[in-house]
Amino acid sequence: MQNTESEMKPPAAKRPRLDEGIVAVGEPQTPQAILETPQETIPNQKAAQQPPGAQKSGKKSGRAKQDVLWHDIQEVLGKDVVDKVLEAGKEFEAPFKFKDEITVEIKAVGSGGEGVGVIEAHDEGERAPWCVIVPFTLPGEKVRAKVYRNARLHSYADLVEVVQPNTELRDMTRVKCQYFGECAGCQYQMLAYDSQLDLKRSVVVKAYQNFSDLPQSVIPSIGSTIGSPLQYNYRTKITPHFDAPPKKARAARTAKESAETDVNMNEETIPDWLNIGFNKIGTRKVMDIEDCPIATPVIRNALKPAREAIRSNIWSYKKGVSLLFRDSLDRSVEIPEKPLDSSSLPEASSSVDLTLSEAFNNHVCITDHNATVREKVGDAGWVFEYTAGSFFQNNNSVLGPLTRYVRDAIFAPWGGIPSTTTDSTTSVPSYDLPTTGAIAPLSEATKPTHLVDAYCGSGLFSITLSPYFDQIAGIELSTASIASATRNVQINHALYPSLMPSPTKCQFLSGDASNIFAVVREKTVLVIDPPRKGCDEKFINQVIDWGCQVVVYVSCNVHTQARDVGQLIKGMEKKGEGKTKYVLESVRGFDLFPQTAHVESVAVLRLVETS
Ligand SMILES: C[S@@+](CC[C@H](N)C(=O)[O-])C[C@H]1O[C@@H](n2cnc3c(N)ncnc32)[C@H](O)[C@@H]1O
Repeated sequence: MQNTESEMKPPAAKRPRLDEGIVAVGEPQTPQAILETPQETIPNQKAAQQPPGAQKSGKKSGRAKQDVLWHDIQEVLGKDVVDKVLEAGKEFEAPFKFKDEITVEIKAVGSGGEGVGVIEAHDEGERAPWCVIVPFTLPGEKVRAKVYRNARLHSYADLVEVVQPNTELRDMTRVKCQYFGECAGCQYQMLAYDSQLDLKRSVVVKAYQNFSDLPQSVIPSIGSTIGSPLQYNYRTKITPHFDAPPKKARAARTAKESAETDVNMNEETIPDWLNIGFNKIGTRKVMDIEDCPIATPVIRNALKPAREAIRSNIWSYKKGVSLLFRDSLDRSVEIPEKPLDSSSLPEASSSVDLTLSEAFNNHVCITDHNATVREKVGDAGWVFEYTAGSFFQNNNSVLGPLTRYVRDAIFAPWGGIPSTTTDSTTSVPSYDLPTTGAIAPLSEATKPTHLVDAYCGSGLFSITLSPYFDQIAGIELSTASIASATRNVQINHALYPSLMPSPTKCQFLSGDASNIFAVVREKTVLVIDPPRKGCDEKFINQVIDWGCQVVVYVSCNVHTQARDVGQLIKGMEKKGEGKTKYVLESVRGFDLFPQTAHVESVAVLRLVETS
């Protein structure tokens, strides 16, 4: 049976899956990821990285996911086998048709978190080996799955039953969410946390192997993934959504019903089409979700009344809506504009500050995109305010370790942070610092003094790293975030005058990241934290021309990071003409999204003289 992808698609109106055969693979399906659809592609650095003759999906994000999945497929089937199938032109000869129920053995977990199973070649080699992508499955498991789409050398299938579980890895008593296995948000709740971190490390390893275009000799051994202090109740932002009433339901309402503004609904009268929640895995169909255990308690508590309010008002919605729930500290107490005196830190005991201290411990849920959110970060308690609808990292519990790691990685070759620093959070790190051996201890005189924070958002890295630099320049496209960053410097100066004695040392500029390079280059560290699509070529070329001392690249998409890091290293090698080059000192995953397949990655590049 030879089914092409198009033959298998049910009519568009009934199509149960996304259009391009690239559903839910290679992409972290956090609630955020579902709604904030990434638009990146990973350009072809080597011909082999693209599925040869790949079908044009017409969607950049789809191609990026396909690129990543294609590597997983090649790894599981073996490159020789894949090449043979391609040579024979059999890569579309799917052994299944739509809704076939099959049994398959899972060989690996792909970079998107789904199990990659293999149907071995049969009919004496007439039929090529074939991969089957099944979410919520683990290596070594035998599963029954229902095929819903065929693509090049692989099919997508829904999990029906785990026939033979991998009992070393799978333990369903770990699952804390009633929607796990259907909701697209989490992939890994059945795993021990250490196993989740191991899987994420292997995603980072593969990303550098497959997308950096660098020889293995220059890729450092990838450190273990640094875990999140909170593994549930950590998500400070969720964006559930719902569709407006369908035309048919609207038309069926009586005149009396239409005249009523409020609708009283109980469990029996809620219509089938009214679902408020997240997408069902691999579909655009909204699931009704009453609770999300990875969200913070204040968000979880806010969900129920918000859902009730929507139900009672549902007929007023003409379009679907994406809701916003943000965890914020109570802002009813203003932070003073200027430092009061040396004992006026929030932890101090004057009556005014006690109130502020209380506000700093009181969490509220913000649902207005234009409202201001307040968060405290790390042991130092840096305070950040930002507009609810703009970017801020979504796991507060890991921001202290993340920003400390960046700091310690920058200063490791000098034996640690500057001794003059008045930062009280210099605890011994719980991670190993770079171990490539490529970096000899450096002299004090060469210690960096300037920081450039590209894609700075509301100033997370600029402000948390400010005690260690003389001058800091941040740049960011969003004017709202730049206004927040500027205010955040003032706030932290007022709260922590000894940590942030001179607010003028931080300057923020609204604009494209490529416009930052007018500042001093020597003794400068560049932090890059771009969106999922990574940096554009113009930016990369300017970093190479500029050639600063250290580059720390933080990314929520390790695949585009690996591509950009490869370009930086190769570009600098060319420009340095054998005299200077960037050494990739360390790469390490950070777990900002426990229970999901998503991994944040931090890469450190250092400029070294080669002669
Ligand atoms: C992943 S966020 C990082 C923000 C910040 N570093 C943080 O951790 O909070 C990426 C930021 O890049 C900004 N951005 C996107 N494209 C940009 C560009 N071309 N130039 C400057 N900033 C950009 C976005 O507005 C967003 O705030």
